[in-house]
Amino acid sequence: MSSRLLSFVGRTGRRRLMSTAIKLTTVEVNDKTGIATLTMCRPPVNGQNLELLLDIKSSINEIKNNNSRGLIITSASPKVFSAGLDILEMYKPDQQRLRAVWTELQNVWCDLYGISVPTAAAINGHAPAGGCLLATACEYRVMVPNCIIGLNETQLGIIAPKWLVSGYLNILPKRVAERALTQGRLFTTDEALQEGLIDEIANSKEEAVDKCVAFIGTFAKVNPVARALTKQQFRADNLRQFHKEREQDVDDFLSLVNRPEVQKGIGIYLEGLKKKANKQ
Ligand SMILES: CC/C=C\C/C=C\CCC/C=C/CC(=O)SCCNC(=O)CCNC(=O)[C@H](O)C(C)(C)COP(=O)(O)OP(=O)(O)OC[C@H]1O[C@@H](n2cnc3c(N)ncnc32)[C@H](O)[C@@H]1OP(=O)(O)O
Repeated sequence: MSSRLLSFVGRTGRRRLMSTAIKLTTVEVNDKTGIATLTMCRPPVNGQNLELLLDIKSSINEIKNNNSRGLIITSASPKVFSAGLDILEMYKPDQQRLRAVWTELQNVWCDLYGISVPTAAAINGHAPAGGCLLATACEYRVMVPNCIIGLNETQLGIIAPKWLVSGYLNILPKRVAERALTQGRLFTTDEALQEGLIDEIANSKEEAVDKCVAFIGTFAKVNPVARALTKQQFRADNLRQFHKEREQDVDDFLSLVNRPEVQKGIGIYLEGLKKKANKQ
């Protein structure tokens, strides 16, 4: 939950500031299907800052505890599923906050990857880097046309840690994953379908959600405990490895981001994003 200062003029005519709690995710459970939809709502691009990550984590936990039959993750933004980590969190960072951001990204990944109910991503817009991470942590992906998805870290001069890559490796043949990662390739929707990075294309967010519901429905007659244990069997090795390395991974991330040449690169990258946005 993030707090925002709202400004309003009170009865005395004085401007007052009021702090309100704003949730950056919503969870809606469909009464008929029992499926929960987790929607990210941090305009304009669902940049994963500390508050959004904390809210995603708490929404996943809410879904874990409310007996939902499945989880669909999507975005309230019309063009972007998630632009990945909020780059502002990495630029001239406060060290404690940066540590918390990476720890929460890890938490979100392992909670989503490890949840026992069926999961699906309705990818209603672009999903680079951390956006792709969320989608690949799920069991099924449906994406709208003319968007991009992938792990582009090498394009930014950085490497994606093993746990971030493991979702990719669950889905793509090793050969395709290695080439895509070394190239920092962002797949178009059509390419993603062709390579198997997504499972289906839908013409709208609504259709994407419907297709995710249909996927989750395929488990209706499967014993949920047997299903959950089978999923766990497939994912346990990656999770075990992740838990062994997670503390070292935070230290590595901090020392990478704090390197002067990386800070310089992030500054240039941010500038480029802003220039592109201003041209549009
Ligand atoms: C650069 C990182 C370098 C080093 C870090 C070191 C170690 C990290 C270890 C590995 C971890 C990686 C995880 C990550 O997720 S890194 C984040 C990578 N994300 C991206 O590269 C995506 C960048 N964004 C885009 O490509 C496009 O915005 C996108 C295709 C998603 C959407 O395009 P669209 O045309 O719809 O929107 P824009 O006009 O581009 O953007 C609108 C405004 O949003 C701002 N923006 C976009 N992305 C981000 C972001 N990730 N963080 C913060 N802000 C972002 C953009 O600047 C525009 O802002 P304004 O100018 O309107 O203020």
